[in-house]
Amino acid sequence: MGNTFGKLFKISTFGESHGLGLGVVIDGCPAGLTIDEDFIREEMQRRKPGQSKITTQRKEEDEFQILSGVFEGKSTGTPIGMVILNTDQKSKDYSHISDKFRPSHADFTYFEKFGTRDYRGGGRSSARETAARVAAGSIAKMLLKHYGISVQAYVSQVGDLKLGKTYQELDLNKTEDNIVRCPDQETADLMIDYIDDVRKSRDTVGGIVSCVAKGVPPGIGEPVFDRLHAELGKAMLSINAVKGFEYGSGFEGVKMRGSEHNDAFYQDGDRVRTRTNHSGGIQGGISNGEDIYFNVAFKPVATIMQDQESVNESGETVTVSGKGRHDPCVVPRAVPIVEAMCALVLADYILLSRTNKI
Ligand SMILES: Cc1cc2nc3c(=O)[nH]c(=O)nc-3n(C[C@H](O)[C@H](O)[C@H](O)COP(=O)(O)O)c2cc1C
Ligand SMILES: C=C(O[C@@H]1CC(C(=O)O)=C[C@@H](OP(=O)(O)O)[C@H]1O)C(=O)O
Repeated sequence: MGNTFGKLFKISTFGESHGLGLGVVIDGCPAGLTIDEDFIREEMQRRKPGQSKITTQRKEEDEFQILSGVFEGKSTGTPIGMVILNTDQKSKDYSHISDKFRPSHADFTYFEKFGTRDYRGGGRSSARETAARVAAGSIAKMLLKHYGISVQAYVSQVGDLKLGKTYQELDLNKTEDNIVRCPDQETADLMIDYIDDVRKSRDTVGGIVSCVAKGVPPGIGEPVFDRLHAELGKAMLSINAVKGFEYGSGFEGVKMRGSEHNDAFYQDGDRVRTRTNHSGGIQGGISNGEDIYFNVAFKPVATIMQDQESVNESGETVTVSGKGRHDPCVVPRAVPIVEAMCALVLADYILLSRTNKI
């Protein structure tokens, strides 16, 4: 039913935004991996709601519990179960839309599909579910660290305010220095004011999260249908509010000639490398050893504090206005989610690649 992701390093998430809690079962994590709970906690803090003036004001600490699969600080090879309890639901904020559909949220489509829905906080369609992904993604990151692979994302655009620098021109260690998670402080300040102004005008705005994975060895990917970039695309498009995915030269690449776009090969010691990296580190669905980089576009948040035309479950015309606590822009909190989904794909594909050759 679409709640499981991955082939060998496989996750299943469960839970709703206003239920008792949510969680994840990771099946396929190899035994012997040191599980650093402080690191999981840090990752959860980066995603949690209520973290700054430019996010939803719902206050969740997102404390997690590991129920299984870890003994004396190491994975045992058995399913790792993790839960996060909900503590600050305000379901009253949703009573007025219990039978009405918020434009561009998932109320109508969930109702059409299941014939019923947990309208409180959007139920399972809420981005609260991504807490479970970040918990799992932090364990995937620990596995990747073992293989010398890092994943770093950052905010590169809010509305029409673009960062205008490539990841090579930035110090990605500065991403956590500000609340919008843009590693360029000057642009970050503009983005924060932009989001705050939009919030004050009872509206929302979209943005772009860029991500780079370094240290991925050549040879990772499962063509033809499970090409590495196809799986990354699926992972990113499975995140709430995502509207677009591009990797390498992406949509801009169409403007170039082959003569400019081709990444010339050269031998660098014992490695084959490329002079440029328009391929985004992937050719034929398989990593070539260069950095893997991509952009993820997020739409403006659907729930706005303004009157909107809609219908109810009986098909009557109604007016809907958002209530309660919502993100004016999702990208600051989407950064750890993008990283988590990228780490899950890479952890899965690293394990899969070990079945490719004798
Ligand atoms: C980090 C994050 C926070 C979000 N916060 C909100 C929110 O506060 N209110 C809202 O209406 N949508 C929010 N969304 C988006 C909805 O979850 C999403 O639009 C909804 O599930 C419908 O799915 P779709 O937009 O992918 O079609 C958020 C998304 C992300 C990634
Ligand atoms: C709770 C989280 O974000 C929520 C995501 C969300 C949505 O519609 O996606 C709507 C809001 O839910 P609520 O009205 O219950 O506060 C956000 O606060 C979270 O990310 O943990």
